[in-house]
Amino acid sequence: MDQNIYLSNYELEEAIEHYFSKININRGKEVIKTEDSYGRITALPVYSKISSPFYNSSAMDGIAVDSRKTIGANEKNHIVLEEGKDYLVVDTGDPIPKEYDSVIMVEDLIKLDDGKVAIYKSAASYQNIRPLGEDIVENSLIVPSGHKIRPVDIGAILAGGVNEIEVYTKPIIGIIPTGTELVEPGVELKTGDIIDFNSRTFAAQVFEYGGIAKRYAIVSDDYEKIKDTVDKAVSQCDIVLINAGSSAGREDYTSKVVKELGQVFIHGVAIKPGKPVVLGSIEDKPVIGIPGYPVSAYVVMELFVKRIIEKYCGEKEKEHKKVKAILSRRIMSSLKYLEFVRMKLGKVEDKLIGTPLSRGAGTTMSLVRADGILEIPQNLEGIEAGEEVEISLLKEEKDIENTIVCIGSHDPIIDIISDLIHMRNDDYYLSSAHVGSMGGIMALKKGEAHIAPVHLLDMESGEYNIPYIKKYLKDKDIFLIKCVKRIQGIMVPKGNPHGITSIKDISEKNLKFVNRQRGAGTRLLLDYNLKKLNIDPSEIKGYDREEFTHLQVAAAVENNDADCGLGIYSAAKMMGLDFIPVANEEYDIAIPSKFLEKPIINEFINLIKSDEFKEKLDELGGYDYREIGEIIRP
Ligand SMILES: Nc1nc2c(c(=O)[nH]1)N[C@H]1C(S)=C(S)[C@@H](COP(=O)(O)OP(=O)(O)OC[C@H]3O[C@@H](n4cnc5c(N)ncnc54)[C@H](O)[C@@H]3O)O[C@H]1N2
Ligand code: MOO
Repeated sequence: MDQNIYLSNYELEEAIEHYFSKININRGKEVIKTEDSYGRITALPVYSKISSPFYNSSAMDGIAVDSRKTIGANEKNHIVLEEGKDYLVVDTGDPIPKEYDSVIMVEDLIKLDDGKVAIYKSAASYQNIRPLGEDIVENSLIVPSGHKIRPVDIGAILAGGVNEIEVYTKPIIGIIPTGTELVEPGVELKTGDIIDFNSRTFAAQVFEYGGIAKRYAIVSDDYEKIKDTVDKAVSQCDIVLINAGSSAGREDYTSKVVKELGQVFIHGVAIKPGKPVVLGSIEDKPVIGIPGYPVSAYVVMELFVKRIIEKYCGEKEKEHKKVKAILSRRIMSSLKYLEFVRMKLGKVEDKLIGTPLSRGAGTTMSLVRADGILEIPQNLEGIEAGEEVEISLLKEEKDIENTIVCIGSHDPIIDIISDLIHMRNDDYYLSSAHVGSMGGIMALKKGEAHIAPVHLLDMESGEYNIPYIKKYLKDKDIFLIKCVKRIQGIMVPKGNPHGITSIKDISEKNLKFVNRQRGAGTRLLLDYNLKKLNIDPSEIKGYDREEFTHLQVAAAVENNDADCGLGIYSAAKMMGLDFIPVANEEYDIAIPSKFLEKPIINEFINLIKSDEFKEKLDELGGYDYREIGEIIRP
């Protein structure tokens, strides 16, 4: 096996310093039309060539006069002026001839016959006149060098008579996706295929950072082909990004190719994700090997590529705004890396609460859903729940404040509410964390959520939700917003190949089951039924395999990874599965009374009671919404 397993472990700051000391940023300059310069960075200061206004001009509609001829005019003593002799009719912007020094507004004139007018107050010298250079004086500085052109700058530069300006060129960034398993978006997928979405994400990031993206076609894992494409890209671009093939696998060629064509300064930085980044150069141009996993790739783009592009464009580094938040869950971390954790944020009363999202380097959704990024320094083994942490924001702070923090059991209807609430009022958002019903109860207990969707069956009474609220939240004033009754059942592949009719069959037929995580209401429902049937969990194959949502369970069954799983009807329907009903359960929303008065919660309640929402429930199927929106005190 030919594997390059000897990666370095540079600390991030050290890696940045070392790499930037090795590469040259050969910034180009170009002259472009001022009118096309929005967002560009000036390479030289821009001085005006002419004054603006270019001549003394009238600021009002009226008449231009010699102010001396108006002295003494008052209410009792009108002065009569004659057109051609004493005044000239002017409109706003008209030039003022040398013999006049003042403008009287048309409203202040008394019209007489024969082109004569009377005035009843004297005019001051230069009243209602915009003197030459009032705005911009010839040869004055309009914007300095290194300035990012805004729309208002374009106006001022053109007014100053400058039609072309010198700006830094945008660097061209070559993007090479590598991997035999990669396919273009849109093709029919077979097992083993990976849609090349990274190169498209990179292209958008390059645009965001101020560069021009040039995407190359997918290159298979073939050393010579990768080498040829990199060689071509280096001749056509200012910076080259090679995606995937950065780590230690048999077909990970990035660092070898860069080494053969140029130099590798660093292969391996102590960051997670993003560790196997390759930092090199070919023909004096930066060439970076970006790890294949999308989150690793994002981190490397933000830490290295963004900095290089900004240096090329002459732009100052843009920092994300930072906020302090309370960590809702303990996070463990390795002493080997500086770790970047994607975080969901929410403001519950006056506390900003941060909850870590999935930490896998392959979870693009953790980036889609993230409100911010938490950095765990290399010298920490983790951070405890309740500690204050600093988070770099990826969103506007006000959007986070206008967000309902929903923690608890997942149902596809929560995604629909999240979409609709923002459609109905574009100031409002709902963010949900799927931690199971008990997780929701605990979040309310700790004051970390506004609402908790729950479906908890009490083993003794057979009653839903209320016994749990009474037991776990007795010191809080909690209400229940009634939501839906939904059908839970066994999800099986289309045609029910194992002929399952009840939960008993799962153990009797020794079928492969997929379970929900501890604390999930669906898992409690299974346990309740197993207990009733006197079946020990150890008799269920796959009892310990946990998924976090109904859709994940349905996907496992659809993919034949499991023969069956317990979940709701709508998830089975979405995945085209068959469904054997087991129970009708109550899925409700627990909410502390103090939040019921909040306008955003009012909107939430109106939404779930609306016909629009009920139509969506009908489309999903398996929901009874007769009590929806009713508020009860347990
Ligand atoms: N034995 C070891 N294995 C791995 C190590 C290691 O140190 N030792 N490092 C792991 C880490 S950390 C990372 S990060 C990845 C880096 O992988 P590569 O850069 O070598 O990339 P591939 O293996 O080719 O692909 C991995 C993965 O990335 C996704 N991918 C790749 N290209 C694209 C694309 N164009 N669009 C979307 N997604 C893409 C895909 O899921 C691939 O499976 O290596 C670990 N392994
Ligand atoms: O560095 Mo990898 O990016 O940890 O997953």
